[in-house]
Amino acid sequence: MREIVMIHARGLVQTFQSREGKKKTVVRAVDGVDLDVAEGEVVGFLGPNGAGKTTTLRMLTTLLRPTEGTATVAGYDVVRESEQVRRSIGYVSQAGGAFSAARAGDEVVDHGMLYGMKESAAKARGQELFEQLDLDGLWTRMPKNMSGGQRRRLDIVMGLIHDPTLVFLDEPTTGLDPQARANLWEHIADLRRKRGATVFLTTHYLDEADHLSDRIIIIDHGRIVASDTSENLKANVSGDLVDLELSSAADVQSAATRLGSIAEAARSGGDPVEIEGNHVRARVARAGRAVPGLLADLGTAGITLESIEVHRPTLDDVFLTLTGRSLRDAQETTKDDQASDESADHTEQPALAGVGQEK
Ligand SMILES: Nc1ncnc2c1ncn2[C@@H]1O[C@H](COP(=O)(O)OP(=O)(O)OP(=O)(O)O)[C@@H](O)[C@H]1O
Repeated sequence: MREIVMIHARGLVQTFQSREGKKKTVVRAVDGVDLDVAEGEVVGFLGPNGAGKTTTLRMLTTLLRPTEGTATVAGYDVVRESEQVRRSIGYVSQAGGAFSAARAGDEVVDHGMLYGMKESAAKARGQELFEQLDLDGLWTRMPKNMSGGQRRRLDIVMGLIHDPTLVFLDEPTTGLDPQARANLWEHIADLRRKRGATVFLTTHYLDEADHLSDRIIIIDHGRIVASDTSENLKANVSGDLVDLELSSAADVQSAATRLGSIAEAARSGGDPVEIEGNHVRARVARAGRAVPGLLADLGTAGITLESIEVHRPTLDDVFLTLTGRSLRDAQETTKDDQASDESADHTEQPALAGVGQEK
């Protein structure tokens, strides 16, 4: 069967003019992004704050015209065929919809009609989605009287009302409590399982990307630094982290020498062992096999342990290996960078909800 490409982007660039007092600077928010997403894939687009996730999404959803580069989405060019792109996709933005004082069901029907649906069809489809997204009984509730999780699911109903084959979700679970997040994950997984939809979601939650995605694309400073399954990305991080907690501080050096001899970095001549208080840590390839020998060695030397922990690599380790920074540190620094960006100019396209095309 021929694989259908839902997103195909080459060399996407977005620059913004930004002003700090009198000084104008150019921010290269997206700096040459290539993307290929096949039909039915669930792709997690991961990166720290300010990495360029939302800007990429806004170009792919036709809300922002690329400064350079080309992209087709659902087979249509994002610049020349933006209306066809809009009709083919669902977009659930980071901020969520701005709901009026209307009842949830009426909002949903109006939204469907904006996409050219007949009122009866929009109502039938809206009610079906309410059922699938656990919003039964809330059709006549005002959105302002819903919980955060319910409102986020209502955003998703809005994004799906016209039955798009490709859905963009921008940080779908930001601001939700853990239970509401887990619940929403189920619904996102169902988009593909039950509807066969292709899903492209941005997140800076590592566990979310890991849990939901067939493939993870990592962006940093506007450039793609990795694209693979979570398993493969983690397999490229060299080794599991072995953390020994020693009973006596006097044994730290001796334990470090022993752990160092089996550490990954020992092979590449790097500094293999980290010491912090009574803890000695190093990355060890196939720790499951190497640890029993290490324990025997420590036992023979009369070194006793308070604890030993072995951690499999996480997506944060992947990011650290690729960029030299942890995702969490990267979040902090980019948040500070963003503080002066408020007075920026850029080419906005009209809002997506304003598309009232006849089908
Ligand atoms: N309208 C704008 N004007 C000026 N700079 C902008 C504008 N929008 C985004 N930027 C800058 O472009 C960069 C990328 O921003 P973007 O919102 O795409 O990042 P992100 O990865 O989605 O971040 P977050 O996770 O915080 O949503 C940041 O440095 C941001 O400050």
